[in-house]
Amino acid sequence: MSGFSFDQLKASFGDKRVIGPLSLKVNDGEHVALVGKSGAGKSTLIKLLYERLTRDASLVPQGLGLVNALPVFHNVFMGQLDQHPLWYNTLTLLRPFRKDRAVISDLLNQLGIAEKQWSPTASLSGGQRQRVAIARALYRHAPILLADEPISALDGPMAHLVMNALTERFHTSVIALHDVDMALAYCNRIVGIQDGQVALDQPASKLNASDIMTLY
Ligand SMILES: Nc1ncnc2c1ncn2[C@@H]1O[C@H](COP(=O)(O)OP(=O)(O)OP(=O)(O)O)[C@@H](O)[C@H]1O
Repeated sequence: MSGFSFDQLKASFGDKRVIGPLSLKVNDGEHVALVGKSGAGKSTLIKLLYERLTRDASLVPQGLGLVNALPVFHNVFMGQLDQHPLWYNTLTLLRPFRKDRAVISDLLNQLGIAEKQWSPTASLSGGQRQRVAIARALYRHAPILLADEPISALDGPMAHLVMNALTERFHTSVIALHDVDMALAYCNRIVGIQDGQVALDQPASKLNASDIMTLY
């Protein structure tokens, strides 16, 4: 089971309330798109959910959280750092195990960046870096995906490939998306955020793009 329910979600910066208080219940098997204009509070809400779900979540943060000095392989491997003992992680830094190399190579191949496996992450383009963060989340394979604009730097076909991979691999997800058509195509529930509150919460099947545009 990967559903969750939280009450009293709230966040402030200084004396400015930017989220809530709000409640969010996500059922097992739901793919929820968070939509809303810039500054509405989507990223802050994703961070609040991650603080509560911690190890149960695979996170793709908007800032990606990559270690530039390390090769792509090691950035993806970080998705499972907490699942291995220290000696295993230390050895992997020096000489990765064959089984991990094979799994990560498959993921990178699926995302079209197989040839970058041993490249320093700093040398990658924005879209390639975004795919490394996505590979790390896929490799972690936690019960729940939390992703903040995971396709913002990807072209059309790659954006579709990534949304397919994320919604197939994760049973339950919350994904902040500025692309309303992608939200409707890949998610089964749309939650609209406005001024830190839930202003829309409907099954995707009951909405079209113009219904969502009222939030903008
Ligand atoms: N570190 C911070 N310090 C002060 N205010 C912040 C900080 N981070 C976010 N905010 C404010 O909180 C509000 C919500 O920001 P948030 O990043 O959650 O919005 P968003 O909907 O994700 O926007 P975007 O679509 O542009 O990523 C905004 O008004 C923003 O200015």
